Amino acid sequence: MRTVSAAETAPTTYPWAVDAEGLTVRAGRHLAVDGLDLTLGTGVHGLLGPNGAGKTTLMRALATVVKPAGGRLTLLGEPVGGRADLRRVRRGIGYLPKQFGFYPRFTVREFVEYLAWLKEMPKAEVPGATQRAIDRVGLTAKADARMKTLSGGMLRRAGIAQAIVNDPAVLLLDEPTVGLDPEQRLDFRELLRDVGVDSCVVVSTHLVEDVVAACSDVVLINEGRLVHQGTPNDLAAQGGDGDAGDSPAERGYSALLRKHRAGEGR
Ligand SMILES: Nc1ncnc2c1ncn2[C@@H]1O[C@H](COP(=O)(O)OP(=O)(O)OP(=O)(O)O)[C@@H](O)[C@H]1O
Repeated sequence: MRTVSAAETAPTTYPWAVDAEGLTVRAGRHLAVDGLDLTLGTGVHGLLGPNGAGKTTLMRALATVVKPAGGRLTLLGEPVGGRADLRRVRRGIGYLPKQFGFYPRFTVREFVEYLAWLKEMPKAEVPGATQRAIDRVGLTAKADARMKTLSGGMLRRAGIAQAIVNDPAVLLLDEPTVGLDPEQRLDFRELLRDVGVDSCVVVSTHLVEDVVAACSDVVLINEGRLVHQGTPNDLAAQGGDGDAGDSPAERGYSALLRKHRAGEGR
C-alpha cells in the first residue's frame, strides 16, 4: 500500500504550485534571473535554455536554496523571500541539484533515508518511502551498495530517489539525465510522467528530445527571462526549414532564441 504524504494531504488553495512575477535572482554578483514571469501547475515542465540562461539559478531559487533578490515568488501558496518560514514549503519540495554531495561510505538506502530525515518526514514512514523511491529509480539491487561503488548513472538515479522520497508536490530536477544510458532514460521519462500526474515537476535539460517525449509544457528562458511557454507541439510549430536542428522541436528552439536575441538587439 502506498503511504499518502503530507504534501498530498495539505489543502491546495493555491492556483499555481510555482508563481513568479518580475523575479530576480543573483548568482554571485550577476543577475542570472532578471525579471522572470512564470506560472507552473501540475504536470511535467521542461526547462530549456542555452548555457548561462539562468536555469540552474532559477532551480536553486525554486528549491529555496537561494533567496530572490527582487520580484515575487510564491511556492505552494506561500510567499518566499524576506523572513518567510520556509519549513512547510521545503517539506513539499524534492530537489536534485546538478551536482550533489553525499557521504561515499553511505549505502544508497542510508543516503535516501538521511535525506528523508532532513526533509522532516515522519520517522515511521521513512523505511517504506525509501524502499519505494529506490525501486522507482531501478536501484533495488543496489540498495545496500555503498555510494562510492556506483557508476555515474547509478549515482544520478540515487539522487533522483532522494528527490522523490517525500512524494513532493514540487519536484525540481537539474539535468537529471546526464549519465543515464538510453534504457534508463526511457524508464526515467516514464517516472516523470507518473510523478507529473499529481505534482509539479520541473526538469532542466539541454536535450530537447527528452522534453518532447516526457513533458507536457516547455519553458524556454534566455538571459534570465521567459522567451516562450507552451506545449512541445507549440515549440515544434515555431521552427522552419532554415532553422538549426535535427527535429521540428530543435528547430523551434533555435527559431525562438533567434527571434528573442533579435528583439533584444543582439
Ligand atoms: N557564482 C557566480 N558568480 C558570478 N556569475 C555566476 C555565478 N554562477 C553563475 N553565474 C552566471 O549566471 C548566469 C546563469 O548561470 P546558470 O548556471 O544559472 O545558467 P544555466 O542556464 O544553468 O547554464 P548551463 O546550461 O551552462 O548549466 C551565467 O551567465 C553564469 O556565468
